[in-house]
Order: sequence, then C-alpha cells, then structure tokens
Amino acid sequence: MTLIRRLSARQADFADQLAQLLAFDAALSPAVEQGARDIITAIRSRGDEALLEYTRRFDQREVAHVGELEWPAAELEAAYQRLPQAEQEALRIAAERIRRFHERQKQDSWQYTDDDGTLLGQQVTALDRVGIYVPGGKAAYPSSVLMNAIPAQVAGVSEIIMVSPLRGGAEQDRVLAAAWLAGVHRFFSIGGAQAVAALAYGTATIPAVDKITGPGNAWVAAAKRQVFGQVGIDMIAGPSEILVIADGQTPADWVAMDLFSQAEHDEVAQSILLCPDAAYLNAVEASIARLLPSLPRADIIRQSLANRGALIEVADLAEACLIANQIAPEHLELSVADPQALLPQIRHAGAIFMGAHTTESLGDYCAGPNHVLPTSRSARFSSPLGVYDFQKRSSLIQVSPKGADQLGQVADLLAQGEGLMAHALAARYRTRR
Ligand SMILES: NC(=O)c1ccc[n+]([C@@H]2O[C@H](COP(=O)([O-])OP(=O)(O)OC[C@H]3O[C@@H](n4cnc5c(N)ncnc54)[C@H](O)[C@@H]3O)[C@@H](O)[C@H]2O)c1
Ligand SMILES: N[C@H](CO)Cc1c[nH]c[nH+]1
Ligand SMILES: [Zn+2]
Repeated sequence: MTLIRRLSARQADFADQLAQLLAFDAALSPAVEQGARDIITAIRSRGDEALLEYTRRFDQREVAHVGELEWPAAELEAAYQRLPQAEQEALRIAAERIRRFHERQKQDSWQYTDDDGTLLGQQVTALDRVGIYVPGGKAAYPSSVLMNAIPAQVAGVSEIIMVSPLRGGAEQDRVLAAAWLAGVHRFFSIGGAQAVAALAYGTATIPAVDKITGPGNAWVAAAKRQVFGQVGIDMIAGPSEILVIADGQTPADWVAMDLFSQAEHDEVAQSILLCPDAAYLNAVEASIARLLPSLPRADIIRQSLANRGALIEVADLAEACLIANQIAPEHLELSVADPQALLPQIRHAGAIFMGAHTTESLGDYCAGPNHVLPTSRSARFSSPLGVYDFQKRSSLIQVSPKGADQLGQVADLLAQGEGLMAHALAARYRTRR
C-alpha cells in the first residue's frame, strides 16, 4: 500500500498535482467559517453562559461554574514544582534560549532633528494586554506557551492572558508549569473559537485583550480571522508544514522522521520532500514504511501523509528552490552539504533549517527562534511570531518655527490641491507670511 504519493516535477500534470496538494484551507471551509461565526455571536450576546456551554460541548468537560475555568497563579507554580527535575531543567534551558534570541528583536524608540530644527521620530510601546492561544485539542503544547509568552514578556506587555483547552493528566501539568515559568499573568482553560471570541470581546470572567496570538486548529484560525479589527492578530498559524530539500546525503531515516515530525501534529499537516536523486527518494520511502508502525501517532501520520504528503523528484536543487518558493512552507529544511549556497535562492519560508544536523524538531522546542510561523503559503507575506508582534509604534513630530514656515507653504499648496481649506489655513497660520 502506498503511504505517500510520488511525483516528478517533469510530469505533465505536475502543476495540477501540486496545486491539489496545497489546496487545503479548512479555515476557509464554509461550514467552519459559519460555525465560528455562530460561536462568536453567542459569546458576544450571552458571554460566560455561552462560554460554559461550548466548553462542555467541545471539550467534553464537566464545569459547574465559570470561575472554575481560571487557574490561580499558585496552581501554576505548584504544577512546575511537581515536574521531575529533568523536565524543569529542559523547560528552563528552552526558555532561556528563546528569551536570548527574542531579546535581539526588541525595537527601541528613536528621534532625529532635521536641518530646520524639526524633531521627528518613532516611539515604541508595548501592548497593554494580550491573549495567547495555546492549542490543546489533540495534544498539549508547553513549548507553544514559551514561544508565545516569552516574546510578549520581552516586549514588556503588562498583562499576558493565556487560554488553552486543557485535557487533564501529566500533560496538563507541563502546560501550567510552562505558563508559570514564562510569566503568564492569568490562565483560563478554554479553547476553540469560543476562547478567541471571549478574548476579543470580553465576558464577565474573561478580560478583553488588545491582540490575540498563537496557533490553533481550523476553528481557532477562522475565529481569529473574524475578530480581526476588534483586536489585532498575529497571523493565521494553522496546521503544521514541513518541506525538505535534500541532496541525497542525509541518512534517509533522519529525513523520514523529520517528515513524520510535522505529520504527527495533524491529519492535515503537510510534509513534502524534494530531491534530484530518485534512488534517495526510494530510500526515504522505504524508511517511511519501516519506521512508521512503531510510532504512537502512526494513525495520524498515515492519514496526514495520504492527505498532504509527497516525495517529489526534481531536476536539480535550483528547481527544488523554485518549487519551495511556490509552496512557501512554514518550515524549510535545507538538508544539503552547503546550505549557505542555496540560501540566496530561498524567498518564502517561515523558518529555514540549514544542514543535515538541523532537524526542524530542535526549532520546535529549544533552538531559540519562534515556532509560531506562517502556514498555508502566508510566508509569502508574514514572518515568525516575535517581540515586534507585541510592540507598536507611534510617530513623533515636533516642528520648529523655521520648519513651520517652510513646511507650512508646502502643506498649504498641497491642501488647496485637495480642496481642503481648513488644512491649508492651519498650515498657513504658522508660516511667517
Ligand atoms: N504553527 C504552530 O506554531 C503550531 C504549534 C502547535 C500546534 N499547531 C497546530 O495547531 C493545531 C492544534 O489543533 P488542536 O485541535 O489540537 O487544538 P486547538 O486547541 O487548536 O483546538 C481545540 C478546540 O477546537 C474546538 N473544536 C473542536 N472540534 C470542534 C467543532 N466540531 N466545532 C467547533 N469547535 C471545535 C474545541 O473548542 C477545542 O477546544 C494543529 O493543527 C497543529 O498542527 C501549530
Ligand atoms: N511544529 C509546531 C509548529 O508548526 C510546533 C510544535 C510544538 N511542539 C512540537 N511542535
Ligand atoms: Zn512540531
């Protein structure tokens, strides 16, 4: 039985096949769009009551009272203390590396003075209150807690509100522990479109935030799209994607496992390998068949590879880069001897992992850069989640008397051209004439 489709860039219908492979956006499916819309409407009109209803229905949780949805800070800390020491240490190492990387992204305010004595500049401020969404439906993601909360903290956000649909057990402790370590201020165990709506519009229990960040499934993505404008959002970070460009020198098992690493997130995750060496593609296909059955999430991986997996034979590495740019993957591995040589040919990717030893998995946890990345080809126009998502800029203008005279004449003329006489006169009053 074929586990993963084999394609060749030389096939006559290759463009169609590729388009089919990429044509996935569940968040745009009318049913999900409408479902998210209904949920948002209900939260806006019925607040906590609707939030409780959806939490019981979609998260199969017994919640008697809305107050149970918030976890006090002491419980987050207690969860951290309960973790085995090795896990505490791993979380701390990851958090430290993520913080160090993100500190370099912090933007500072700046000012300069023009020849006429006019001061111009940009004042950078942190957002007041943000909501971070940490997925929790099919798996729990303590690493996503760190990736969302640490940049917000580095930016200086005053209040970080986290939401995640907890599922109980030890994995729940890890999420709570990461929230404590990363400095989350308040944590509510809610998820899906209802959590996004509650953060956007506020309820009696959930405070309304200024911006919502973080990845999630199709309902989360659809809700984020729909509340944009009421609040800011970072991007639509949907089901995970990996694209590997290989020169055929990396052990086939390594590449097979890298493809699995994203496929195991979701039945609709995307995993693609591009290589000019047909024998190597055979070897990876054999590795896939041999390694897959031993993995705990083999069923999800199998479905994911069938839906959106492909091994593609290309003419050469240059053609691989062209195809990768078309796909604009969330994660791109350059599993080649000289990744620096390929780098100038790469234009669209959320994160680029260079060299055979750089498995994408390290980026997911502890390399330092953010793992919340643009998916569904949005790497053509968006960037990884970063400190800049939690900062904003105000322009500064302080015009000198000389500047008012010179600029006033320019503005006067331009305003008259637009037929806006109040503008023209406001500028003219400040000239020396
Ligand atoms: N890009 C990243 O950084 C990143 C990181 C981690 C995970 N991910 C992706 O995030 C996604 C996580 O999805 P998930 O499902 O595990 O968790 P999730 O928290 O995003 O979604 C779970 C919620 O979906 C809602 N839901 C489920 N079925 C529903 C239905 N029929 N109608 C309405 N709402 C429904 C429920 O409210 C539930 O709380 C995966 O696709 C994974 O690949 C991305
Ligand atoms: N690969 C995911 C982003 O697409 C992030 C993640 C979290 N844990 C493991 N992986
Ligand atoms: Zn991952």
